[in-house]
Amino acid sequence: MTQQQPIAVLGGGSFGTAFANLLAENGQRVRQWMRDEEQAEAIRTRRENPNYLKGVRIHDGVEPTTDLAATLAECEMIFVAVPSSALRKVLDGRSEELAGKMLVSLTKGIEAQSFKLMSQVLEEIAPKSRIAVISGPNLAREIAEHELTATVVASEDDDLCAQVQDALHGRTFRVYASGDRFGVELGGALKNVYAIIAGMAAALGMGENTKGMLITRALAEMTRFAVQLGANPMTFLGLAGVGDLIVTCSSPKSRNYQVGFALGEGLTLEDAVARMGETAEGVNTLKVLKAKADELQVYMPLVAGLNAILFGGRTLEQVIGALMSGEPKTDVDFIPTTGF
Ligand SMILES: NC(=O)C1=CN([C@@H]2O[C@H](COP(=O)(O)OP(=O)(O)OC[C@H]3O[C@@H](n4cnc5c(N)ncnc54)[C@H](OP(=O)(O)O)[C@@H]3O)[C@@H](O)[C@H]2O)C=CC1
Ligand SMILES: O=C(CO)COP(=O)(O)O
Repeated sequence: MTQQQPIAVLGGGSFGTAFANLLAENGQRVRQWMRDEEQAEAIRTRRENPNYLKGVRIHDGVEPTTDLAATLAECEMIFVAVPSSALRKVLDGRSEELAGKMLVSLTKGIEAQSFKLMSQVLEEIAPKSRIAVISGPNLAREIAEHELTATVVASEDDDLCAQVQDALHGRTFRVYASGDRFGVELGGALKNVYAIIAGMAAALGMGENTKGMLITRALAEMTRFAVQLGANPMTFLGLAGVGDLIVTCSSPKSRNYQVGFALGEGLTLEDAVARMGETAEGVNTLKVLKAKADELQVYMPLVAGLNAILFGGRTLEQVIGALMSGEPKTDVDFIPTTGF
């Protein structure tokens, strides 16, 4: 009998660790690649990640490694969980090693200069691979602690979606499929910006009405932007849109929310990011999103407001005043009535 082929997870952070465990709990052999040998050795000997998801036991089926070439050679299915700022650096120049492999991006960000989503970057780096993305309301610690969780795998390649579903489905984790890779991935990247705003509002003691308004108007804004880029607005009503928006804008476990909360307490952006100490993709996404919205002339008052606070010297009070006194608008104006 041939031995089952291992699955790779690239990234030694919170999400890579949560996914490596999830796969191993499903009986998969897992190679978790990380850049730091000390970290890998600590996981090998103590069965705990010393830097991320502290207190979570790492399953015996997870083998930490720092040998990227060997990992890519050995595995056909590869989950990518490094921050968007690092993804291209990690995999660039490995086109031939990745040919024919199944690449699944877990990364929720947008490349700064190109405005490319991570699966588009993967397509560029590895044009002969099969590509999918995973996105949804998926806080790493909750996955690792077996809270009931659902996500979306999206790809034009139905067979790839089915293989990913098969690898990940388990007692506490359910995977829905979608053919709208662009919409699913865009939803995951955009919501991080609104989580920063929600964190700020929470620090200021926002009421429940305020939270409802914020999340719903965020959904309107991100969908309006996505439609302008040609995405299907219906995707934003699913787990990777409204689902992820709700969880990230409501939970102090979200790192983007934590950065926002610290800003609301009066910390500078640098201090807020440093205090949190993990990846908060929303800060970079805000910059590229604001520039793109200006270029496409999409009305995004929440994005413009946060940008004015973080990079334009405006106070939160000034921005709230401007948002509340804006001209009257229609409620659901962001879903075209034809064409989808
Ligand atoms: N955490 C979560 O709940 C979720 C995260 N995601 C997404 O997953 C992606 C990864 O986030 P997450 O794991 O949480 O982030 P973390 O901050 O927890 O970890 C980041 C990891 O990436 C590694 N890394 C950073 N730069 C490089 C590099 N140049 N080369 C190799 N490795 C590098 C870090 O290594 P080192 O420790 O050595 O610095 C660390 O292992 C993000 O896009 C995030 O939005 C998506 C859904 C949920
Ligand atoms: O994407 C996430 C939940 O779905 C995690 O959000 P944070 O990166 O803000 O922690």
